[in-house]
Amino acid sequence: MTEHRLTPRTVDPDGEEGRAWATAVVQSFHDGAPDDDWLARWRAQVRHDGLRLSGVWPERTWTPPADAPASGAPVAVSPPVATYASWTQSIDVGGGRVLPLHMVTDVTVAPTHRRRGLLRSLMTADLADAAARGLPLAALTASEGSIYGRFGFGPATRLRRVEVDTTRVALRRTLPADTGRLELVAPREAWPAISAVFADHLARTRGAVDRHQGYEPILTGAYLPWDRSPDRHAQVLLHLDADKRPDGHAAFRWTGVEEGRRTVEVTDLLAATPEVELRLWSLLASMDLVERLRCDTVPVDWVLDHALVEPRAVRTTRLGDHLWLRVLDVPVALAARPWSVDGSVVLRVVDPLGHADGTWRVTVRDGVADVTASADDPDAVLDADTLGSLYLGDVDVAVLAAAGRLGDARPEAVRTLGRMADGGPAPYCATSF
Ligand SMILES: CC(=O)SCCNC(=O)CCNC(=O)[C@H](O)C(C)(C)COP(=O)(O)OP(=O)(O)OC[C@H]1O[C@@H](n2cnc3c(N)ncnc32)[C@H](O)[C@@H]1OP(=O)(O)O
Repeated sequence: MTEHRLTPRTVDPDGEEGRAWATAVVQSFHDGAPDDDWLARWRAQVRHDGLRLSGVWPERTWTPPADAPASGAPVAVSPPVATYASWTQSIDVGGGRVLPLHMVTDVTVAPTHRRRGLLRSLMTADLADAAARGLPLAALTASEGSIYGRFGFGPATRLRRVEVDTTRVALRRTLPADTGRLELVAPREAWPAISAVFADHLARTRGAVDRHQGYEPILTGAYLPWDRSPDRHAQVLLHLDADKRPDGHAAFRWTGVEEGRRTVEVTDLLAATPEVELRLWSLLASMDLVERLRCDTVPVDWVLDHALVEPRAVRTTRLGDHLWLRVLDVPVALAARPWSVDGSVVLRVVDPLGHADGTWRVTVRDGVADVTASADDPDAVLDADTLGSLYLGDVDVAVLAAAGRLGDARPEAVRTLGRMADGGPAPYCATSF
């Protein structure tokens, strides 16, 4: 680290340092300074999810008063010049297998201190700590795509933003009679149902990541973060199965007339089955006085695309990377994910931070991989970020090879790895952090 004199320290969210830390984060993302209500919510979330906050403060350029505390903390807390937070959640890596996941967020460096190695220093120490604690995978969402590959993170899932023209929504096939029912519920009472639907989604969706506590106030309309007020337009639609258990939900809000269309934003929609998902979308599309549905969290492989008489009723307005993954423990991570067919390949992973570095033989029998260090010549050579992109199967092995991301891998080795590693629908992560 070039700024080696600046030592990161752990930040207590409840103190004045915590306030300064949070202020630095929101201002880095060009949001206004936090008020007391915002801070109280943020502190509750930090405690609930167990976030570890790191901050770097500049060296003093002034002489503190004689009665200043001897702790080394600044007397009046100025904003840190760097912030960094991490905590542990879980991720479904496919086949119903869930692994602990090291989550990284709130990475900021003040404009006065950029490009002096502060991010590198914080990230290197934090990933080493996560690896030492036995966490096999790390994740983040990236503000810019060119920053995190050098730290071994690769884009691993994508999300779509869509607009649905409700005037053209008709299903090709009439759905069978509903043995359950759809119900509009008060958003403030919907959290237990939304949580139950999400828990089921997490257990069966490759790429799904557990959610932080901040989801509750947003989806129940208690708090709109960008407005810093209750959401007067929040609504929740539930689907209950024949036993009256929630098996699908849609959280949505009226956003007004946008581009001449009366628009509803679907903030979250998850369902246990494609049929329930279609029921939820159909009901939303049939609402009076609504011409357009908007949603930012639609999967790449989406049932509605193929269920409509007029598929062009759906327009994708953005398709982009979402979850970035970094493998910290190759044998644990690769053995946990499902594999499509039997086979054996030797992968040389190049990882300047060391965690995934090595030559690994991956041998699959009956869908389960045995992963061991190997002295054999590698079939493919890949960087750690490429392993992150390959991990959940969002991109075909052959496409990565064509892009030169597997070194000089022979076509037969690429085919073998592709047969072993590819398969299933695109992974889907509907969690933002
Ligand atoms: C997970 C998240 O929280 S995503 C949010 C990230 N934060 C933001 O976007 C807020 C605004 N930006 C910032 O605060 C800062 O510019 C940061 C955090 C992105 C970078 O912090 P810095 O301390 O300047 O980065 P640092 O000097 O450690 O650079 C580390 C490496 O990343 C590279 N890098 C840093 N920022 C960028 C960038 N925006 N684009 C491309 N490369 C970058 C550097 O060139 C350096 O490369 P090298 O070590 O391989 O030579």
